[in-house]
Amino acid sequence: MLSLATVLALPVAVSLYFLWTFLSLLVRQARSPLRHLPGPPSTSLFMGNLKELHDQENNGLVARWASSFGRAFVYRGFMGGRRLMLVDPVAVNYVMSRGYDYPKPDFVRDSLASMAAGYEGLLTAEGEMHRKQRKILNQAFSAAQVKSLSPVFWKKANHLRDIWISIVGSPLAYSTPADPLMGLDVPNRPENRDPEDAAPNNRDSSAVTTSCLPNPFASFVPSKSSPTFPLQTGNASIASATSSSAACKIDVLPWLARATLDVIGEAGFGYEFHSLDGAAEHRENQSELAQAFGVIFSTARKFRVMTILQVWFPVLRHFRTENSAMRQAMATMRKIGMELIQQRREPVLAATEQLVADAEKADNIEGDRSGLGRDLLSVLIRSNVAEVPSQRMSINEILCQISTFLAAGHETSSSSLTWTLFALARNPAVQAKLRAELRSLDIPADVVPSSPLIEQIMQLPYLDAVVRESLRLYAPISTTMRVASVDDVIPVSAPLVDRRGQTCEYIRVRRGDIISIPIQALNKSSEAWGADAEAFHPERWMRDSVSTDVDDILTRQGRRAMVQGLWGHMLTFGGGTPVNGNRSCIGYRFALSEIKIFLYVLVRDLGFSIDPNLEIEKKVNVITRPCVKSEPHRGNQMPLSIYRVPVDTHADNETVQ
Ligand code: HEM
Repeated sequence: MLSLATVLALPVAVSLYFLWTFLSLLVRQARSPLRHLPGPPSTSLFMGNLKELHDQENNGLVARWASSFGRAFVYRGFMGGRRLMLVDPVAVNYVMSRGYDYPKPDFVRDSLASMAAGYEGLLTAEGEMHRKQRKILNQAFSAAQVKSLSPVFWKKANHLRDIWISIVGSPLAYSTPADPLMGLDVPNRPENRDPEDAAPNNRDSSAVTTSCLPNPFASFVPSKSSPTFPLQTGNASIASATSSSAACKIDVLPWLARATLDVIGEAGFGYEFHSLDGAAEHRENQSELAQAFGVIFSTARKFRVMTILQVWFPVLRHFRTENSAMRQAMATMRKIGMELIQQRREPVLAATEQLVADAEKADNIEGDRSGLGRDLLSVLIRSNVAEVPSQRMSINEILCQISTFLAAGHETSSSSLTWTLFALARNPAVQAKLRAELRSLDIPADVVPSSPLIEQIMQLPYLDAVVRESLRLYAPISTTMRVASVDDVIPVSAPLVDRRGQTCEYIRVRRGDIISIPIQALNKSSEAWGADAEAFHPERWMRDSVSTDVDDILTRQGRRAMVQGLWGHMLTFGGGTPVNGNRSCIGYRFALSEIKIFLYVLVRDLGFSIDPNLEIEKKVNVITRPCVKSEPHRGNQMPLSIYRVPVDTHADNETVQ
C-alpha cells in the first residue's frame, strides 16, 4: 500500500521539475548577451514572433526587420525565448562553417529523428559520428558516381513526360480523383486517426505547419486536389497557340514528388517504389515502403501544442504518442531496410573479397579499390563490415541512412522542379528561349543518352542559368537553425549598435543560444544581388564573350553575393567545412543532375503556363511548397496548364499564355 506521502511526492516532484526547468530557462534567457541586441517586439506571449514569421516567405518580413534592426537582431520564439537572426554575411559564414561548434538544436534533431531519420542518420548525427559518416558517404556522391546515375534520372523523367503527354492527349482518362500520395488514405481511416486531431475529417487544416521545427520528413505533400483535372474554360488561347494539342490543367507538385521518390529509391537503393504508377488504375503496384512513407510524412506534418512544450521541457520528448499506423509504418521501413541490406550483402561482400584477393595476388599492398561499387547501398553495406572503427557503421546507423536519404533526397528536388516549372510558366519568353536551347541537342527520348551527351546537357548555358536562378529565388529549404555549443563571439562585416547605444565589433553568444539563418531572405538580398534581386532573371548568370566564369560575371555585374555557401554564392545547399563540420548538402550534385535532366526531358516537348489570376504563395514546413492563395483548403498544389509544343514551333512564334 502506498503511503499518502508517496502518492503526493510524485505530482510534487513533477511540478518541481517543470518549475525548475521553466525558471532556469527564464534565467538563462535573462542572462543571455542576446538581450542587448535590438529586434521586433514580441506579438504573443506564447508564440513570440513565430506567427508573423510563419508567412515570411510571402511578406518579406526578414528583410524589413533587417532594414529596421540591422544585420543581426533578436526575435522571440516560444514563450518569448530569444533567437538570434543573422543576415550579416560574415556572421553567417562564420556560423555555417563551424558545424560542430554550432550544431542543430536538440528540438530540431528530435523532430527529425522521430520522423524516421533516427538519431544516427547523416542529418541528425553530430560530432565524431557525423564526421565518420560524412567521410564514408562522400564516395557515393562523387561527380563520377552521380554521373553513373544519369540513366535512372533519364528513365524516370521520360516516364513522367509520357504520363503527362497521355493526360494532355486524353484528360478524362485521368480524371478520377486520386490521392496524389499514391492513393493513400490510411491516415484518414477512423481507426488510424490521431487522437490529438481536433477535426478528424479535416485533417490537414487542423494542423498548423511551421518553419520553426525543421522537418524534412514532413515533406510528402498531400495536396487535397486530384493531381489532374480537366482543362477549365478560359484557357482556349493555350490550345490555339499549340496547334497540335489541347492543354490540360495538372497539379504538377504530387507528380514531381512521385517521380523524385522513384528516382532516389532506384538510384540509391535499387528499390522500386512504383509511385509514378500510383495513379488510380495502378494502385496495386504501389510499394509497401511508399505507403509507409505516406503515413510517416502525413503524420509528421502536424504541429501541436505538445510539440512546443517538448522544446521547453525535454522530458516530454519521451512521451511522444504515435498512433498505430505510424508505428506500423516505422516497422515497415525498418523491415524493408533490412531486406534491402540482406539482398545486396552477399554480392557486395563477395565482390569486395575478390578485389582484395586480386590485389594480394598482384602484390598490391595498397589494394586497388577502384573496382568497388560506389552506389549508396554498397557503400553502406561495406561500411558495416569495415575493420577500422573509424570506417564502420552499425546496422542501426545504416537503417537510419536509408530513411534519411529517401526523405532528404526527393522532396527537395521535387520542390525545386515544381518552382522552376512555375517560374517558366510565369515567364514565357524565358521558357521559349530555354526550349530553343534544349532542342539544339537532338537526343531521342527512347534511347538512354551516352555520357558525353549527358555532359552536353549539363553544360547547356541557359539551362544552367535557369536552374541557378530558380534555386536562388525558390530555395527548397528556406531557413536553417543552429545552437551555440560554446560561449563565443561571432564576427560581423560592420560594427553593430546595440539596444544600449553601444557599438559592437562582434556578437557575443552564450552556450545554448539559438540562431536562425534565413537562407531564402539572404538569397534575395538586394544588397548582394542588386535592385532586381526579387526578379526571376536567369540572364544574370549567363556566360558572355568576356568570361565563362559565373563568379567573374557576377562580380562585374556588381552582384557578387557575400555569402559563401556550398554552391553559387548561395546557401541553397547550405555550407560548412570538413574540419569543423561540413553540414552542407551531400546530395547537391545528385540534385543538380536530376533537375537538369528532368527539365531537359519535360520542357523540350511540353509547354507550361499558369492562369495569370492565380496567386501562388509559398508555404514552409521545412520544405518550401506552393499553395494557391484563394484555395488554402486544397493544401499544397501547383496547378499548371500543360500542352505539347510541336517540334516545328520556333521560339519567336511561341505564344504561350
Ligand atoms: C534541390 C535539392 C536540394 C536542396 C536545395 C538541398 C538542400 C540542403 C541543405 C540546405 C542542407 C543543409 C541543411 C542544414 O544544414 O540545416 C542539406 C543537407 C542534406 N542533404 Fe540536401 N538538398 C537537396 C537535395 C538533396 C538530395 C538529392 C540528397 C540525397 C540524395 C540530399 C541529402 C542531404 C543530406 C543527407 C543532408 C545532411 C548532410 C549533413 O548534415 O552532413 N539533399 N540539403
